[in-house]
Amino acid sequence: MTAADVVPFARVGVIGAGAWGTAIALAALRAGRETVLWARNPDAVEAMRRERENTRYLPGVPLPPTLDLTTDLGEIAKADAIMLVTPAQHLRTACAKLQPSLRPGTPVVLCAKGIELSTGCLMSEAAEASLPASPVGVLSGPTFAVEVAKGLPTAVTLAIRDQELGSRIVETLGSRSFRPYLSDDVMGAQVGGAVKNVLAIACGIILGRRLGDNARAALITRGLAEISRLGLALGARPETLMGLSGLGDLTLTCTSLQSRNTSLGTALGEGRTLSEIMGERHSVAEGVHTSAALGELARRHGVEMPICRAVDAILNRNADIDETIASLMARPFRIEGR
Ligand SMILES: NC(=O)C1=CN([C@@H]2O[C@H](COP(=O)(O)OP(=O)(O)OC[C@H]3O[C@@H](n4cnc5c(N)ncnc54)[C@H](O)[C@@H]3O)[C@@H](O)[C@H]2O)C=CC1
Ligand SMILES: O=C(CO)COP(=O)(O)O
Repeated sequence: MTAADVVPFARVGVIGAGAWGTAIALAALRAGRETVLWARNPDAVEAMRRERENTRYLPGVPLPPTLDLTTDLGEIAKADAIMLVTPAQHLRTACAKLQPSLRPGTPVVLCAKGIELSTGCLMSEAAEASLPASPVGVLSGPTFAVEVAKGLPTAVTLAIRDQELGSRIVETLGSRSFRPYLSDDVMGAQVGGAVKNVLAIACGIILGRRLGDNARAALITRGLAEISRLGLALGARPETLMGLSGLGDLTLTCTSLQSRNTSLGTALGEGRTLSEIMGERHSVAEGVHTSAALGELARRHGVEMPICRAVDAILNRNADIDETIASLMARPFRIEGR
């Protein structure tokens, strides 16, 4: 089958009107699809209809009149393909609310990056349990929402088991500015995106503490080793972990203060407390929850993740930053590659 034979889906439904949901809706519109964006808050939908802008989560990017907006999940369920873009901790609830009106077979593409704190589930595990009649895919990669929303060049991994269906989703979302690479490694496509948020907080701490560029490069590299160990234990393929959703996203997030996780880490490194930082933000920083979920998941799979464990200790168990960094550096010397 050639690309010319692949028929894109006509109508895309997007659940979650934060920065990323709004950007994905704009990418789908740019690819030529009818697109409907769901927000749970009627006032937010009203404001977006009136102002043709998502002033709270994606200010400065116009929303074209062709973008439909709704608070009715029934409208989303009528779409041919659904993008699920709530924060990771709310994904299961969103699936449960969508499920009664969803037609069997409608593909659901998960765009959140995280691990469910209450269960240790990856996003696909949570969604598949709640939506047993829907093929579930994952979209992940190096993608700051505002850049996608503005149409700047971006590439992502789109992973789904059914490759024919995957090709249709690629055609549905792909455009001259948004380039999805198809994969069947659903597990692999999620691990990098979830863990990099924790590592980005660590990189931010290093920036905030002014520990230098060497330290950041070391952290990114040893962080990639942690992603790889966990990913392989969960059944991911190495090339996925080295691809857009793994190394690609790790590099982007850990090297830019545009990242909410990196900037949160920087503020921590500068001496602010987590509650002060969280109190000033309305946007999600997924690494906070994922760091807490990772400890148990890594333990269950017998995987060592010392950097992620250190971030969890700083964020969730009040560990002192300088002592934690000192104890990471004081570990026994190791052979590289193990
Ligand atoms: N912003 C970005 O550049 C990117 C974000 N992501 C991921 O996408 C997911 C969503 O992130 P953003 O849109 O950036 O977050 P955001 O902080 O911009 O917005 C969060 C959205 O979730 C909604 N929300 C909160 N609780 C909810 C609930 N219980 N049910 C339904 N909706 C709820 C909020 O109303 C808001 O619309 C996260 O997992 C994030 O890691 C992935 C790639 C890029
Ligand atoms: O996932 C992202 C880029 O790929 C966005 O990262 P932050 O959530 O840290 O802003």
